[in-house]
Amino acid sequence: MVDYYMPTAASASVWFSAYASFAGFMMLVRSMATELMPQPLRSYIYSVFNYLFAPFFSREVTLLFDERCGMTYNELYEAVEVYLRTKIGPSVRCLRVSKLPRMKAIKVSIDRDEEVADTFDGVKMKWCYVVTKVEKPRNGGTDEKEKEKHRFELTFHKKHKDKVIDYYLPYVLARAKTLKEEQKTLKLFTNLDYWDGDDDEDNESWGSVNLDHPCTFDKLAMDPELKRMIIEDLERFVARREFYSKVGKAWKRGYLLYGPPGTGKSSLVAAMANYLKFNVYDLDLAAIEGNSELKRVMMSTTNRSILVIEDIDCSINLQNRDDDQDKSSKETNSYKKPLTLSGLLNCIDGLRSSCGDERIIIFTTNRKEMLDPALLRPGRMDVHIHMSYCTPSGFRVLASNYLGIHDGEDHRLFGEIERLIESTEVTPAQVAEELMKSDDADVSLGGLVNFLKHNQAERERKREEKEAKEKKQNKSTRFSLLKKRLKIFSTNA
Ligand SMILES: Nc1ncnc2c1ncn2[C@@H]1O[C@H](COP(=O)(O)OP(=O)(O)OP(=O)(O)O)[C@@H](O)[C@H]1O
Ligand SMILES: [Mg+2]
Repeated sequence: MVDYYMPTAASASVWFSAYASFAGFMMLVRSMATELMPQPLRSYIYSVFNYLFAPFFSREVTLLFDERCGMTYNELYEAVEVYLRTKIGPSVRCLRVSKLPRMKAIKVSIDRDEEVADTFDGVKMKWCYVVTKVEKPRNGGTDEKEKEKHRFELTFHKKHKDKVIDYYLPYVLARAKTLKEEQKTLKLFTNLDYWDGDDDEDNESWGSVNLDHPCTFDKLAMDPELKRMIIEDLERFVARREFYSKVGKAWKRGYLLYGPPGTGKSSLVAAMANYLKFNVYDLDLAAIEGNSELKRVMMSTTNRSILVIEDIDCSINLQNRDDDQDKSSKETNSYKKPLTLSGLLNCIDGLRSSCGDERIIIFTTNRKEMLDPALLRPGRMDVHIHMSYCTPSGFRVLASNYLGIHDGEDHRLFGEIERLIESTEVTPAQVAEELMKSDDADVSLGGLVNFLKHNQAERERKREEKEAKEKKQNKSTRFSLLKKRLKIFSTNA
């Protein structure tokens, strides 16, 4: 007869205490012996011990963030990489430093096996960057990247597991997003034929350069109320992802900027791009050969971008839509259809309603009255912004930009300049040009006063000339009428 050993609660506890004492002893041996061993052997022994005994003794848990989840990129891995760059402390001994040709900043990240400490809401954590060799690389391992597996490990006390997963990791994701936005190098894409900037590898329709336009909203000379309204409109737009999907509208917004040359339309586009951190696609319609090319070029723009068509009234001779139809029907046999207004309108509507999110479309024009009503119809351009001549408040902004005379400060010529600005029409560009002539505020403001007086006198002279011309015209009309009447009268007599 065979006696089977049936474990009871008491015997299990005896076995467990025996195992625990043995493991405790081994851990002690490990910590003493390994001090004398070379590093690779020490790492190996550590991993064996950790595998066998750590689960019973360690109060820590480790989360692994692999670079890839199967074939796709792990969003969390990328976020951790960006986030940890801001957490590198003095204990880190080895750092990787790089700078790609198009990037502004130098990228510093931790090297393999380096550790970075972090604290979140009182929870102490330890990050480690680990690189391991892949035994069977994909595609035969020709690519260096395929031969290695990259991962971040996050270790902390077990009892904080929920807090870390529910609060800390979303915080890391959000922080990384903000950091990436801050470090983003904005791009200006253009579709010019003779472009000699960089070609975009992924996009043959557009060439690009870094958008280094320094204009920001606080540097813009325009009505403060209008400026506030534009900023609020942009903020509302980017925050309304759910709203747009709820009402079934594409997440796009159209702006029409109109006003005389030099009032800051292009500067406003740059300020919007810098504010939102959106790339700019500057579409030159003159370089587009037909409706289908326009469609292709427009569709190859990316999300979170601004598409600009400058001087829409004169960049191309867009006929009205009836003409378009005539022309298109006449040219159906030709192999390319010309660019037409209806083609442009279709593309804009297509871009607005098709896939792609967070897109802004901006038209600029000096002569809004010359635009086809179809371009102005409600729903096509959501906001119409009038960029006007310089105002006294606009002048204050320019004085601060160019001469460093900030809000609250004054100059003896300010009063006179403001009166002159109110009674004449000068653009912010003209004022800026005068203010740039000297670093000495007395000299440049004095020059501006002369310029404004001259401008005012010119304006007065033109007004008088016009009045005199009108008077003369009225006189000759009255005289010819009188002559006509006299003729009738003498014939009747
Ligand atoms: N509102 C403004 N605020 C600050 N600077 C301005 C403003 N308007 C014009 N400027 C200055 O004048 C220059 C030309 O302005 P900008 O190109 O933005 O005008 P625009 O309205 O686009 O002119 P155009 O109709 O000729 O394209 C800018 O580089 C800037 O220095
Ligand atoms: Mg412009």
